[in-house]
Amino acid sequence: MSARDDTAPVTLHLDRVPGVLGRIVHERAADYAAADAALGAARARSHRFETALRQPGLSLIAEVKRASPSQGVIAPLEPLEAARAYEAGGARAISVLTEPRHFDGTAQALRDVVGGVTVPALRKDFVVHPAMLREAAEWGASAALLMVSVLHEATAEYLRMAHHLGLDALVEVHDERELDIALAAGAPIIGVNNRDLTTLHIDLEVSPRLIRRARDAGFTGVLVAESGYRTPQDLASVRELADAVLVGSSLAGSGDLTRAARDLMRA
Ligand SMILES: O=C(O)c1ccccc1NCC(=O)[C@H](O)[C@H](O)COP(=O)(O)O
Repeated sequence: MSARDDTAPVTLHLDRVPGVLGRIVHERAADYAAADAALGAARARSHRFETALRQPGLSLIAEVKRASPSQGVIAPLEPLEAARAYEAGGARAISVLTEPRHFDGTAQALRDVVGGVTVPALRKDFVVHPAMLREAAEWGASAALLMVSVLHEATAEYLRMAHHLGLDALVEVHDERELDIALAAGAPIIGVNNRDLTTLHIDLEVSPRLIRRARDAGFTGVLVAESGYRTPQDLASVRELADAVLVGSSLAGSGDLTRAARDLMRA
């Protein structure tokens, strides 16, 4: 698959992104305004993240999440210790927030997790510049998050860039229009976020609704239900529909990450 290289970044229309999310992506765009957009040489894709999520049963992507706009401070997690605890609790992948202002994330957190666990790691950030994908690959991530609510029509181009760098991409959507963009972009892994990132309101009906729509449209890729899951009962509506679930706050704030991960995923 061809990828652009050594050219200017694709123009994003971040003024269309409202609310909390709009504020965060403007800050991230400023952080990377002077960054080099060159991707460098193509890297082979291992598909480690995708393969981990395709295992039988509902896979857990457990998130190292120390803080968030909805909760404020969640827990002073040491990232590698947290990731190892999640892995011991059965997590098949680890999501690591690298956004510093609202989520208390760091690049070092991702590097530490990559170096210290055997399961693949996702760079969870607000990707608004190709350099953020290049960094994810350099730091050893297996995958990066791409949000349709931020990238809109540039989603396909960012997906091509992620693949050029050897990364899988979790292409995130929250409504029917965004799902259609993800499907048209040819995303192999689609995440449905129950949280409206402009208002922070959570609706656990969003994931089953959009996952059904994706399957009805003939999508055979990986589907991930994201956000707001606290109990095994919460997972009932996606257990037979989704391939994986992405969980942060309820595990991170539990005090016993291994046990919380095991208890949550118990059928
Ligand atoms: O979590 C937030 O408050 C938030 C606010 C603004 C943008 C993104 C945000 N979270 C990103 C996520 O979607 C979650 O970290 C992830 O899906 C896990 O959700 P949860 O289990 O509810 O922590």
